[in-house]
Formats: sequence, structure tokens, C-alpha cells
Amino acid sequence: MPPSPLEEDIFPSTPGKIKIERTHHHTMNRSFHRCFTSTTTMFLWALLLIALTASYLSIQSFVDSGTRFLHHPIPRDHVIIGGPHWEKKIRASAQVHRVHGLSVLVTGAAGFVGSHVALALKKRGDGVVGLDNFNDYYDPSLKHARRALLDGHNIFVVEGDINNERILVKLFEVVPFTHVMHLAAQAGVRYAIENPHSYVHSNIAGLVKLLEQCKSADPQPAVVWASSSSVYGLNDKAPFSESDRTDRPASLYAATKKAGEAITHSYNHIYGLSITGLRFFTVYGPWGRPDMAYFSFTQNIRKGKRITIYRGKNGVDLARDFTYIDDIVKGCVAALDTSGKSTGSGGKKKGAAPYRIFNLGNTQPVTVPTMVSILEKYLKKKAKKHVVTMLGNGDVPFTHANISLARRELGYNPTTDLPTGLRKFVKWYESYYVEDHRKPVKY
Ligand SMILES: O=C(O)[C@H]1O[C@H](OP(=O)(O)OP(=O)(O)OC[C@H]2O[C@@H](n3ccc(=O)[nH]c3=O)[C@H](O)[C@@H]2O)[C@H](O)[C@@H](O)[C@@H]1O
Repeated sequence: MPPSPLEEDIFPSTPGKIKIERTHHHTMNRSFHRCFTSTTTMFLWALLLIALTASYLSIQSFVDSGTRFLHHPIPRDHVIIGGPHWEKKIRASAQVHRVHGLSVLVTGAAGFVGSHVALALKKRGDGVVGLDNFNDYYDPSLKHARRALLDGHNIFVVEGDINNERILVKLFEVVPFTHVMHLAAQAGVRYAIENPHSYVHSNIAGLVKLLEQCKSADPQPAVVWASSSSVYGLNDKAPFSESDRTDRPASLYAATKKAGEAITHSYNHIYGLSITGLRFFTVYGPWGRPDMAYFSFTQNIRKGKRITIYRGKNGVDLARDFTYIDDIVKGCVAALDTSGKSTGSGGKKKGAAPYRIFNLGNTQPVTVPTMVSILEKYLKKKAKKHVVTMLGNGDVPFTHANISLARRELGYNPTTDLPTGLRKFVKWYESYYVEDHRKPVKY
């Protein structure tokens, strides 16, 4: 007998947008018929219905006010998890096509870094299965376009949340993954003020769900995951080294990434999971995230709309160690290749396993106004700049990576400077949005 497909929960695992299910529909219909027998009872029923509708609407507005900032996987009832057809697709996608190739579960595969890493792995013959909840933090159509790209390379992206244990269990039942590249997260530094709970949901609860699955798997996979340069927080010793202080986060986003480093350490210690955390420094490039400054600036400069440039204390320009996506991908792949094995199985540790953290930056900080002037040159248009001093929004004044450790251990060697990388980004942007007539969503 074919296994019965598990349909994705009607109540998505990400809280929020609740679909009201019409239960007991037929039973209620019958009762209505019995009761609507006289005009008086009809009138009373009408009154009752009005009262019920009013109280339903007020409850609904209460629910909305509590959850309106949580963004969600777009509920797609047709998504089926499990069943022979689904399993066949997963196995085909996870098929390894080279000697000693890896079999990798990439979470956040429809995301910016995830889609690039998934493609790079597949192209060299590794097996890749993607997982992504396609939430609406930014335009989901871009995520679906990235998925289509992966699909064209025979990479199957499962639509589901890392918090959905049933999906994780099922995936590991079908494929004995050697590695997990964990890139699914709630990104964005300043958005944490608006929507703190989504950071806890994805970056803390989701991470633990995934690690629970990895620790119980047999064989245990090695885990490589995305931390962030933001963990350095108020550290002012430049450039930032992995051994510098990371106990003064400036945003909740940074705090959840720092918590992730501590959480992964405990799984490494207790269960023998091999862990590598990568501190990414403001990654940018083609197929990037529309919520990031370089992307939304491009969009607004093209349209002649005003852009807001944040400035730090005493009128100091903010600076970022912008890192090009291709360099980051090489760092991710090298981290997978050098991860070493997890030692445990089925939740039991058998010995010490590697626990590593690396900066993946570019080592050349550039100020935000300089980044804007590079864009102006490529877009052949002046930006309408609105400069504001912004304090306490989660931003740090500058980031600057010391990458000696990644150079030594991963052979990481970034080669793309900001002008070169932005030129490639603008070229992609114009082909994607202008030539293909897609409409960018406002950010
Ligand atoms: O390095 C990292 O770990 C982080 O890099 C980026 O965070 P951020 O550096 O804040 O990137 P953007 O949001 O693109 O901002 C870049 C710079 O532009 C500035 N900015 C942003 C938006 C805006 O409207 N105006 C503006 O001046 C920010 O203050 C910041 O200095 C990513 O968004 C995070 O997800 C990532 O974890």
C-alpha cells in the first residue's frame, strides 16, 4: 500500500494568518433547516447571527493586531509532502554524480545565498535537496523565480518550514544526508524592531528543530550554517577577528545569531555534531535580497525616488565590508568540504567533533555614500539623497572582517571588489526587472 501523503498543516507552523476552517458544515445545515420553521424564530436567528458576526469580527481584529507583523509561508494547500512521487523526486535530487560527492540538505534554498550554494554544489556533482518556506518577508515571486532556476538544474526545493518536524523527519527518512547547509533564517538587522518574534521563530526555534533532527539522524550529518558579522555588535577593534568579543549585540537579529552560535556549540558538545558557523559580511550580488540597501537603492534611483542614507554618531558615514556572492559561495562550499564528520549516531555522541567559526568578508569596508555613488555611475542617474542620523536602530557604525582564519583553513580568497560586484548586480537587475518586464515590489 502506498504511504499516505502528509499534507502540510492547515495551520502553518509559522504562526499567523490563520485559515478559519468550516467544521461541522453539514450538521449545522441540518439544524438550520429544522429551526427556520416560523417567522419569529427566523427573526431571532437573524439577531443571533448579527451578534455572532459582530463578535467574530472583533475577535478577528484582535487576532490581526497581535499577528500583523508576523510574515508567513504563503498557505498553499496543494503542497503534498510524502508519497512515492514526492520521494522519487527527493531521491533524484539527492543523487550524487561524482566520486566522494556530498549529499546536502540546503535550507533556505530559495533564498539569496541558498540558491547560489545549491547550484554550485549541483554543478560539481553533489546531491542537493532544498527546503524553503517561501515566506513573504520580501517578494515571494523572486523566491519562486530562484526555485525555477534550481528546478532547471534538477534541484528539488521542498516547500516547508524548518519548524515543521514532520517534514524534517520525512526528508531524513528518504535521504541519509552527509551535510546540512543551513541558510534558512529571518534576515535583516533593522526589521527586528518591527517584528521581533519572527527572529525567535526562525533563528532560535527553527534552528533547534533542525539540530534535533540532525542529532537523531543516523548517520548524523555535518552542519554548516549562516551566522552573521552583526554578532560583533559594539566591538570597535578592527578588523574583526573570530576571537573578538561578541557579547554586545546591537540588534535582536544579532542576538539571535549569537544565540545560534551558543546553541550549535551545545549540540556539538553533547551529541558530537560537526558544526561550522560562517559569519557573513553584508553579502550582495545578482539574485540578491530586495530588502537590502544596495538593492532597494537601485530600484529607487532608477525610478527617481528618494533614498534614505543613514549616518552614525557625529555625522560619521556608515561603512560595510560588502562581500560578493560568488566569494561567499566558495567559502560555503569549502566549509562543507572541510567540515569533518559528526561522531554520534541516533542521538549518542561517540567522540569529539569539530566546532568552527569563520568570518567570510571582503576585508575592504566601503561607506554607504560611496556605495551609492558607484550605483549612480552604473545607473547613469543621480540619487535623490535624504541623509538622516540614525541611532539605536540596530545598525553598527562599520564592519571589517579579518579573514586570516578562513584563508588558512578554507582556502577562502575573495576576489571581487564592490565596483565589480555592483556592476554585475546592476546588469542582472536590468535583465530581470527591465528586460523581463517584472515589476519590482516596493521596499
Ligand atoms: O553582515 C551581516 O551580517 C548582515 O548584512 C546585512 O545587514 P546590513 O549590513 O545592515 O545590510 P543592509 O541592510 O543592506 O545595509 C547596509 C548599510 O546601508 C545602510 N542603509 C540601509 C537601508 C537604508 O535605507 N539606508 C541605509 O543607509 C545601513 O545602515 C547599513 O549601514 C544583511 O541584511 C543581514 O541579513 C546580514 O546578516
